[in-house]
Amino acid sequence: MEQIIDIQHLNKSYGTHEVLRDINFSVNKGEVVSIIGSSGSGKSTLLRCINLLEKASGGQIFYHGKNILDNNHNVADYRKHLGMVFQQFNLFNNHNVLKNCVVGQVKVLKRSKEEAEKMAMHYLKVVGMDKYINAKPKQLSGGQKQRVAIARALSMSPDVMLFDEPTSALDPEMVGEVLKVMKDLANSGQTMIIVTHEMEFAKEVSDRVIFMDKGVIAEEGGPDQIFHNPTQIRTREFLKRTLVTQPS
Ligand SMILES: Nc1ncnc2c1ncn2[C@@H]1O[C@H](COP(=O)(O)OP(=O)(O)OP(=O)(O)O)[C@@H](O)[C@H]1O
Repeated sequence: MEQIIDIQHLNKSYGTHEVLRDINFSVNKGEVVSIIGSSGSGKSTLLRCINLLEKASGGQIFYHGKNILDNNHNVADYRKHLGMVFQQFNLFNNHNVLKNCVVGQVKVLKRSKEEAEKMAMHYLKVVGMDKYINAKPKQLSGGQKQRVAIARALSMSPDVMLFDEPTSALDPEMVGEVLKVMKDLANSGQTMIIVTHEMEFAKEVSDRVIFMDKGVIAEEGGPDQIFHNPTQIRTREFLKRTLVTQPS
């Protein structure tokens, strides 16, 4: 199996506060890996270290076998291969939906406007937002904005998609439409790393689940292992608090 990302002994501290301690895991091509855990356990920080929005304090992140934390590594080139979806959408409010999905392709990937628009239209259709190309973000619901954000990230032809709690800022009735898009994406073979509080979703779509607790990986395994047979007391306690349906 082709390994895309391999994280070894990753640490992150803010001053004396150790937020991530000795994190080790890898992601293979086509895998969907969900990161779950209580608030403050370090999930978002881990994702932000992977896409270099935060600088790790120690350890290595290998991308296709090359350590991207090595000073000589081309950061911009690495970032091109990652698609990021944030809790707060981060759309350009002054641009319409189509332009939101086009600018990055033209600026970063140097695609022609025509090529970029074709790509954007394809993914806007995939997420069911092709009817809204002229709308500005403020005219859209949260769920619609997040679907545009997903289309924008996909338009960059990423190797890996990173999702940082993509449904946490949504009204409950809009969570489903975003999860559906993500589920279809997972089924299409897209490699994905997802930080989420949606336990039922994580259970359903993930090939592997990483349970974080106080900055360490407390448990890692297939969804059956994590959700149906959580061996560790803290995982069991966490799931009891967060799962609607209790694991058997
Ligand atoms: N920029 C920062 N400066 C200082 N401390 C930070 C910073 N960012 C995060 N932290 C701390 O790091 C810890 C982990 O935060 P992080 O946001 O990664 O947790 P999380 O598991 O994603 O939580 P949540 O589920 O609430 O989003 C927390 O104690 C947080 O206060």
